[in-house]
Amino acid sequence: MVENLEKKYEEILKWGALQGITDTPFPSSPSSSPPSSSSSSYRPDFEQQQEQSSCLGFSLEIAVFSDSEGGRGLAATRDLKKGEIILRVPKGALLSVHSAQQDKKLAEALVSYPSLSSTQVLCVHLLREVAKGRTSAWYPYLVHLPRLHHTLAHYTTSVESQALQVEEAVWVAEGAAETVRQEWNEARPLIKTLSLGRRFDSLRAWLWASATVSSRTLYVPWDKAGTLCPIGDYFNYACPGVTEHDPVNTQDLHGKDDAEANLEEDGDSSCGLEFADRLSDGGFESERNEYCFYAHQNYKKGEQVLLCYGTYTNLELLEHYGFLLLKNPNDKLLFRFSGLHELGPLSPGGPHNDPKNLYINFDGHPSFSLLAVLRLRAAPTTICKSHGHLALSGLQISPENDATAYRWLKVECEKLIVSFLTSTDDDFMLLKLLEACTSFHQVVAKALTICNCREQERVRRDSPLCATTSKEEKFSKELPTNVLTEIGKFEALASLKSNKSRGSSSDPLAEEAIVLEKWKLAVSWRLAQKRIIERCILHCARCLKCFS
Ligand SMILES: C[S@@+](CC[C@H](N)C(=O)[O-])C[C@H]1O[C@@H](n2cnc3c(N)ncnc32)[C@H](O)[C@@H]1O
Repeated sequence: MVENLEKKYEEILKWGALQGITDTPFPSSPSSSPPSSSSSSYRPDFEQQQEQSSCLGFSLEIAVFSDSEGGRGLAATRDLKKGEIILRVPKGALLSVHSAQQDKKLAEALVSYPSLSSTQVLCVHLLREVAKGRTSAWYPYLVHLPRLHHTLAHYTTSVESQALQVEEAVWVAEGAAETVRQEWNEARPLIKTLSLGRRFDSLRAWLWASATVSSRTLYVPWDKAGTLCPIGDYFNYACPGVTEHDPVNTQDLHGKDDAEANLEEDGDSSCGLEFADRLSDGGFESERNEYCFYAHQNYKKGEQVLLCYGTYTNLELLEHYGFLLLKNPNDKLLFRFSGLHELGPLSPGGPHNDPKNLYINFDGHPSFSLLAVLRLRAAPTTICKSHGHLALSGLQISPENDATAYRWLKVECEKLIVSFLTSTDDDFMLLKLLEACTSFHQVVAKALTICNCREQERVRRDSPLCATTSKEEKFSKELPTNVLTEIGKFEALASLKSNKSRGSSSDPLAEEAIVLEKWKLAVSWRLAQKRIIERCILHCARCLKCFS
């Protein structure tokens, strides 16, 4: 760990050691090979870690990675083998509804609020511990919790939720914001009873607590809300089934991606990812009374050690964790083509189509159910009766039938992709612009620069956004009206928020930065959706070529 990180986390590492948190093997198991650099002096046991005043160092250390890799996380301090124990957190260190019950005042107050969900109880418990300040048993852990979150519940204005551009996603964002507000209203009487003070009674504080719980809790068998797990919640996310956390290929979102190239060249749609059986990274082990984490793959010393939180689409990641993955094989586009009946009727005895099963996969292929429905609808009724079972088993009814189905899907995707307020190229350009900015002042200045690019050759040479690669050349011409309108709306929102914050304790620049981050995430999300549509068009074209 670099020295300043060591200093910054000194207190929590020491506190962790006192709690019995350790990254050493189970006491009874044959000891793992010690780190080669200090093998003679190394005793990988709890006692030694207490002496060393650090709960980490044997297998893991706190490290800071790039934002796209999750920022702060845990790195391997030695080569780690798939399946080996890498962290143990005793139950006593966990912050959960169990520890809430051990807080006498909170437990007594809770009796009067039996209808609160365990997630609400955990949020109140967290706020109460923060309000206690240094006297909280978790103080060293709490001071290092992130202050800002970008989960969908934070998309509280229509400008922010509409930036997602897909109706279902806008609903999810609006629903998330509404649910948090409702949960806050229900929990307020309890917060008042506990006299946490005005700061902790605000919607802002509740949003923070709720996002902290949503983005950091780990599964426990005894409670639906899960548990906050100090140090264990420093692991960043890895997609299940992706054996290598291969460097994120920004081409995927920012340009023509390798999936498309694969489809064009040889029809391989694996997107360069390797898939494996899902592995369990850990869980609460009742017999040991501790949360245990295992390496889900081999890691080299210095590499980030990741944890699989579950299988999520990008919308779900955004909703619960406030981030998304550029390359997420679990991402999908919900199928929402209204003209499905035009393809043909579905016979009365046909499959029951749960709309949730009708989607286009990350690689652009229609889901099993969607393909079955398309094949059945594309078949004449008589053929459907005699051969419908083939479609229901995932098989082709006939090449002609498949050609009709894929032709229809291709046309619908082509209509869909042009129906968005902004194109993929617009989103790509906007994202590039936003990534180059840390304030709205910069966003506007850079946008103006781009607009004036053609006239002002001097500015053109100086501006990184007007660089000379052929792809960027294409985007440096002019900003489309819809993008300019969006910039205007977000700028107005940011200045409204920062003006509002001037009268309060919050920092106007931080307010702006939050709006900017949420906007970036929304643009990334919608761009990823459009890329799926583009892959689907390519996939259909390739299939049609086979039938011709
Ligand atoms: C359980 S915490 C992980 C540790 C966190 N980075 C920290 O500093 O405390 C989960 C949060 O980390 C971030 N995160 C985790 N995995 C990520 C990833 N693969 N890419 C981007 N952000 C990630 C998200 O903000 C998420 O809500």
